[in-house]
Amino acid sequence: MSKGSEFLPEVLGLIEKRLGEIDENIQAVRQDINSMNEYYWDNYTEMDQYGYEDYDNQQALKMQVNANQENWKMRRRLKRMLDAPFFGSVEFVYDGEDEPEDFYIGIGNFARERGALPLIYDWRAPVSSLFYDYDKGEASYEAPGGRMDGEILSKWQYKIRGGKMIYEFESDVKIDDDILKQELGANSDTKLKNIVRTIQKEQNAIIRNTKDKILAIQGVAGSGKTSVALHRIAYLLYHDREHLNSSNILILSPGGVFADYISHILPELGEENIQEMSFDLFAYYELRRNTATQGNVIYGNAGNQENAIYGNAVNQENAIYRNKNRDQGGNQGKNPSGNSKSSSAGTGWNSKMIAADCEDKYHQIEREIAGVDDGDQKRYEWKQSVEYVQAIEGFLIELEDRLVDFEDVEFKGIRKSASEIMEFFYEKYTGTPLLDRMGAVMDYFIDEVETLRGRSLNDEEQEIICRKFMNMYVTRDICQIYNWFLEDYGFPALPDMPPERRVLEYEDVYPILYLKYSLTAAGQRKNIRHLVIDEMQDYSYLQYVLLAKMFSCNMTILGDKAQTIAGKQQDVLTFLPKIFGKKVKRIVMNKSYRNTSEIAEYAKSVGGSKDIQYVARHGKAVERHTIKTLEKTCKEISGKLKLREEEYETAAILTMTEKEAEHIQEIMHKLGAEAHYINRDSAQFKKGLTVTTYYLAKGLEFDQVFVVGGDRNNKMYQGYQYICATRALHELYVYDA
Ligand SMILES: Nc1ncnc2c1ncn2[C@@H]1O[C@H](COP(=O)(O)OP(=O)(O)OP(=O)(O)O)[C@@H](O)[C@H]1O
Repeated sequence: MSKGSEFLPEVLGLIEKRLGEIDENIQAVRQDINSMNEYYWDNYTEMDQYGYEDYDNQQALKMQVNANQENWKMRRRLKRMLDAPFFGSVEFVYDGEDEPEDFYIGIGNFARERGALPLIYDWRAPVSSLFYDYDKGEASYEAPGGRMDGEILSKWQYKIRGGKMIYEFESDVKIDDDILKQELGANSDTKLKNIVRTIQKEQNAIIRNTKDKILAIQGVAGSGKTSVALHRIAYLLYHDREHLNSSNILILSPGGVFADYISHILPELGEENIQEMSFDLFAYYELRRNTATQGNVIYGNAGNQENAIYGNAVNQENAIYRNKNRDQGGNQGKNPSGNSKSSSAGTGWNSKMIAADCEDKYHQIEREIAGVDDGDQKRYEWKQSVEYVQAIEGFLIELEDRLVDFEDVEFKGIRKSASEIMEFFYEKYTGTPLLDRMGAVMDYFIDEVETLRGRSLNDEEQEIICRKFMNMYVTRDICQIYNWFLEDYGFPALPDMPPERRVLEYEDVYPILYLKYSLTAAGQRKNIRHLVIDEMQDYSYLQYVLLAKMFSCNMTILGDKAQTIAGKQQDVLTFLPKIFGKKVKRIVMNKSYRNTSEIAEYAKSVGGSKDIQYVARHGKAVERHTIKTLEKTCKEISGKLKLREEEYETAAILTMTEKEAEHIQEIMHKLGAEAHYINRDSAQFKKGLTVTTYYLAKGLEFDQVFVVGGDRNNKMYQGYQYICATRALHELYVYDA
C-alpha cells in the first residue's frame, strides 16, 4: 500500500471533523445573528438619538454575516475535498537535509488546525509546482523567501472519487500520459472541466507567470488556452489576495453561451466567479447610456456595485448570463443606478445617448458570408484600421476650431466675454477632452458667481448657466461629429436620426466609441486590475486601441489566428506590441489536447497550423459525405447520434449561416429529434444535440460534430471548416454541399 492510501483515511477523518466544527460554528453565528436582529427590533426605539448604537449593531451584524460567509466558503471547499482530498504527492528532500518530506497536493490547503503546516497543499502553492514541473531527480521551486533546491525521490498520482482510492501509481514521467489520455478520452460536458490534475509544464509556466504585464498567447485549437486563462486567474487570486479580488478581473469573451460554459471552473477551484461580457455588449451599453462621465465605475446591478461592469451579478455561480434583451424595458435610456445627473454642476450637461441600439459582430459575419462588394468591404476594414485611428487623430486637432462658436455669457450682472472664455478653453483647460471642456469653463464661472454673490446657486440657476455654455457647441452629438469626419473623407454620412431611434451598423460602432473616448473622459476603467481577452484574433486594430485606452492593467490575451471568423486571417501579435508597447510577452502553444489524432489530422488538412502536435489518442476516422437533400442528411445524422445509447453527452450540427442552422433545426424537429438551437441571445449550453452556426460554437466542444454545408467558394469557408472540425472530441462527420 502506498503512503497515499494510508494517508487517505486519516485525512478524510480530519476533514470530516473540521466540517463538523464548521457546521457548529455556522449554527452558533446564525443564532448570534438572530439574537442581534431580535435585540434590534425590541430596542430600536430606545437607541441613542445620534445613531451610535445603531451603527455599532450594524457593524457587529456585518461581521457575523461575513464570518458565516467565510464559513460557508470553507465548507463548500472541504465538501469537495471530502470527495477527492488530493490528486498528487511529491516526496522531496531539501538540499542539506536528510529526511524527505511528503507534499500532498489538492484543490485547496488543509491543515490540522489554523496556522499549522498544511497536510495538503493547494495546487497553487509554490511547492506544488514541483509536481507539475519535474520528474524524479533534482528539482527546485520559488518560495516567497527565495529558491528552494532539493531532490524529488518519488512522485505519485491518485484518482480518488467519493473518498475512495480509484487508482494510484508512482509516475516517472511528468503528469503521466496515460492519465492525461484518460482525462481527454472522457466525454465532453456542457461545462469546461478544470485541469488541475493534469496541467502540463508549458501550461503551468503560463498559469504561474506573474512577471509579464501582458501575456499574448497564440495557441492552436484545443491547446487549453481558455483552461489556462481560467486557472491563471485562480492562481493570481490566490497569490495576490491583498490587491486582487474577483471583481477586479474581467473576461472579454465571445458571449452568453461561452460564459455559461466556463462558469463552473472558478467556483470549482474555490474562487468566486468573475465578471464576463462581450466587447460588443459593452459597446452597446456605452453608446446608449445617457451619462457620460462616471469616474471609474462601470455601473450595473452586480453584487459588488462599486466595481461592477454592466450587466448582472457574476459573483454567483451560473449568473454570467447577459444580453441586450435583458436590458429592454425598465432601463431604457436610464443608467442602472437610476441617477440622471452626472456633471459637477449637477446639470447633466454631458449626458447624451449616442444611439439606442447597435449591431454586433454576428450581423457583420452574416453580411460577409452573404457577400459584400469590394467598396463596402474596404470601407469596413478602413474603419477598424490603423489608418482610421491616424485620420481621426488629425480630425480631432482641427475639430477644436470647428466645434465651438464662442459668445459672451452673462448671469445676474456678472459677465464673461467670448474672448475670456476662448482663453480658458484653449489655454487653461487644454488638457480636458473637447466635449468636457466647456463644462470645466462653466464650473469655473459658477464658482466665480457663487463667490461674488456669497451663496450657492440652486439647480435652476445652474441649469440656465449650463444652457448658455453648452449652446456654444455647434453640436454635442457624437454621431453628427462623426458624420463631419466621414464627409471629410468622402464616405457616406449616417442617416439623420434622433439618438433614440438610431441603430448603428457594426462598422460604425467602434469608430464612434473611439470618438466618444477621445472627446469625453469616459474611457478609463481603473477598477479592473486584470483583463482577459479570449479569441484575440477576432478583435480589430481599433478595438485594441480602445482597450488600451480603457485598461492600463495586466492582461492575458489569447487566441488562434487560424480560427479568425472573418475572411482574412489576422495575426494580432504583429500589432499588439505597437499598441501596448514592449510589455507584451508572446507565447506559442502548439499542442492540442481536444481532438483524436484522426480529427486533428483532418483539421490540419483544412487550415490548421502545420506545426500542430497532439496527444496520440485514437478514435474513429473522420467521415465525409455529400448532401443529397438536407432532409436525408438530417435523417442520416439522427441515425449516427450516440446520445440515446448514452455513449456520449453532447453532439452538434454546425452550419455556416444562421438561416441554415434554423432550417436544420426545423427539420430535426420534424424528425422528432430533440435539438437545442443556440442563437445570438442564448445563454445556456445544454446536454444533448445542439444546432448552431460555427461562429457561435467557438470555444465550445462536443463529443460528436456534424458539419453541414457551407459554400466552398466563400472566403470564410476555410475558417468555417477549421473551427467546426476542431470542436469535435471523438467523432467528426462532414457533409459537403
Ligand atoms: N492539461 C490538460 N489536461 C487535461 N485536459 C486538458 C489539458 N489542457 C487542455 N485540456 C482539454 O482540452 C480541451 C481544450 O481546452 P480549451 O477549450 O481550454 O482549449 P482552447 O485552446 O481554448 O480551445 P479553442 O481555441 O479550440 O476553443 C478541453 O477539453 C480541456 O479540458
